Amino acid sequence: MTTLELTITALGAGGDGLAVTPDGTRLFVPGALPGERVRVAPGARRGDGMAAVLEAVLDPVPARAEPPCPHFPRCGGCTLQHMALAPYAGWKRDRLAEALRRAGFPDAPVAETFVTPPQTRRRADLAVRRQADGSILLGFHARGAATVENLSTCLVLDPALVALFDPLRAMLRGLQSLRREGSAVLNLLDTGPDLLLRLDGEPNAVDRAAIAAFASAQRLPRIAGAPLKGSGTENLAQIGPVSIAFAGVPVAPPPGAFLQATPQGEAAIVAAVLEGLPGKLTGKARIAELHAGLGTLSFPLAQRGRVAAFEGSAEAVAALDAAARRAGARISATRRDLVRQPLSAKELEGFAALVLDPPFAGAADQMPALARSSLSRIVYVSCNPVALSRDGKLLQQAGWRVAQATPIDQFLWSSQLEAVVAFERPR
Ligand SMILES: C[S@@+](CC[C@H](N)C(=O)[O-])C[C@H]1O[C@@H](n2cnc3c(N)ncnc32)[C@H](O)[C@@H]1O
Repeated sequence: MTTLELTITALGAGGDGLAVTPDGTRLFVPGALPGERVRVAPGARRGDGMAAVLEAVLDPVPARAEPPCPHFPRCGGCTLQHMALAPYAGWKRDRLAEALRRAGFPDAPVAETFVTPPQTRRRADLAVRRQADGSILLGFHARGAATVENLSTCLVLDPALVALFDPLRAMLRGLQSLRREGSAVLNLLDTGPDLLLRLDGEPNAVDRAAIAAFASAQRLPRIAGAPLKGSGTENLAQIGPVSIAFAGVPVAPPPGAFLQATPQGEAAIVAAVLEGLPGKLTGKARIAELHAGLGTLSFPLAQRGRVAAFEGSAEAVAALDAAARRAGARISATRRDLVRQPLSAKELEGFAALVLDPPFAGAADQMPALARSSLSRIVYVSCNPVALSRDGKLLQQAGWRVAQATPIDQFLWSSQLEAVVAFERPR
């Protein structure tokens, strides 16, 4: 194969080094950093250029760091362990500034990136695969390959979850209902790890007994099961209550529920959301909250005003509503599919502020009503800079401006970027 020597000019959105060949082809080079002179072997075509394999870094830059994890770079969980933290955080900040520039806000004030520490991630969706000899692979999907990286350790996950890898593999090996593929969704709650097993077979009585014994031995309050493809969960073992507190209010989450990825990231998001609210809110102020989930933001918001929370998942709304009622929190929780039935500008009248935290696809269907509403503050929590650009553009065209933008790195050493952006409409 022909090799090329090139200089990397930038980092792409996925964290690959970018270079341009003499004939103008864009090359994506995993493991290479901007400014580095590298030798690469061009590989397969991809949509907007060509993938390349890094053969040698001829001239490394000071931003290069020694990757700390033995599973790097095979494991698909991390893509940027070869980059020192300061330039890595700067790159994420630049990406948020660029997303806002594309939305029409070239001068948006963008704060420094909040980077979560290692060993703090409390949520993982691990792939499970049975091999021909019956043994089990458990880990994240390997990068750019159809295999599973069998993890012995993980430097991003909380050690309480890592400690379950070996016993979980041993238990899964004995399950007849794990034929070839499955997944293990782990949520570290205040009450301990909560496990949702997705299996490609139906658990029989022997499997159920083994799962219950595992819950007791590992002190997991609950293990739920679900089909690998399809919906519907059932409790396979429950030996104690499950709960996680938001602003001090305990909520009982359904199996596999969405949680912010790290407690530190959650605290940074909550702080930025509260800072994004109007300064002078009376206790009677009404705050609309879209995509409320279990109430991660609802409970802190309820300390600033009366919250009307909307969420699409029936299980999440039920958990939020029950917790709010028990605690006497000022939250009304309503199930609503905000894609099929966005809130109208009329329904938004009378709210002092609106907070939205949409899924990866963003909030395209909701934005037109927000842009033309009588609201003067919108705080947008984003996990996708592309969707944020698109959605923010509508606000820009309707005369809104960015009051504050905070990049938050909850997925350490990955290319994912979260952000809290406070928009205001000048009066
Ligand atoms: C990024 S999570 C945020 C949850 C919550 N704000 C938190 O911080 O934990 C996005 C939420 O949007 C909800 N969601 C997804 N699609 C939806 C839709 N079409 N209508 C309403 N909610 C939706 C999900 O169920 C999930 O709870």
